[in-house]
Amino acid sequence: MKIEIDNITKKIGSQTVLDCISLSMESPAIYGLKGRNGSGKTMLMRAICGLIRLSEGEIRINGEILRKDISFPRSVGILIESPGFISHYSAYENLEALISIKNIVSRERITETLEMVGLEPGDKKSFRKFSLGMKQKLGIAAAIIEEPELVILDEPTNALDEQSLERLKKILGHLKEKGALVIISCHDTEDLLALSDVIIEMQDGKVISEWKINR
Ligand SMILES: Nc1ncnc2c1ncn2[C@@H]1O[C@H](COP(=O)(O)OP(=O)(O)OP(=O)(O)O)[C@@H](O)[C@H]1O
Repeated sequence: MKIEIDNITKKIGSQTVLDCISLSMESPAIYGLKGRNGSGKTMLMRAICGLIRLSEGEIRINGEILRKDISFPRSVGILIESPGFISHYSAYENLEALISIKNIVSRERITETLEMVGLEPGDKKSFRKFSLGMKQKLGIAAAIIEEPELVILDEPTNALDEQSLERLKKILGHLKEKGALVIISCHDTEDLLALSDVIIEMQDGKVISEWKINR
């Protein structure tokens, strides 16, 4: 999987929220987006998902131009803001409903994924009664259950405790082993450094630096 971001700009009104960004990302790797609130991390993720119309430039995914050759990346799992779930369904039932759309993974994968993120597969509690942390875990589970080639997680560590953070580290490592390209953002620099292979730093809609983490 290769993502080529070619000179993209996104203007909203008079504000330039993405400013001439060019980047190349290749799997398997975990890219961490660093930057203050409002620096453009979420907007860049939305752009890579094909969710916004660019003012200038283009994004190619495996050579295919987004919003031209393809509407969305062909194999992608996304967690951006709070995803919609069915409020009277349990975690298991929500994932069951989700995977029934494409029907490309088995039910065993539901149990496996719930255990990976730290949710109890047999828990009957409905989504509306979930704590923030539980909602976040289910959001991560939904993004990874089908083992997509591209995984985009915006602030996945929000509302997660230390143990869940360790779990997330394992999950991302596992996705990478399977050959995925993972893009995450995180307001906590220490956590971001612990989770990523490459850091991309943003400021005022621009990429100001990019560096590899040596482990
Ligand atoms: N729908 C919108 N209309 C106008 N401005 C917007 C809209 N969405 C985002 N912006 C602006 O675009 C800029 C980039 O926002 P973005 O959400 O990408 O930042 P971020 O780095 O992800 O920050 P955060 O960590 O707060 O999510 C901000 O200045 C924001 O105010």
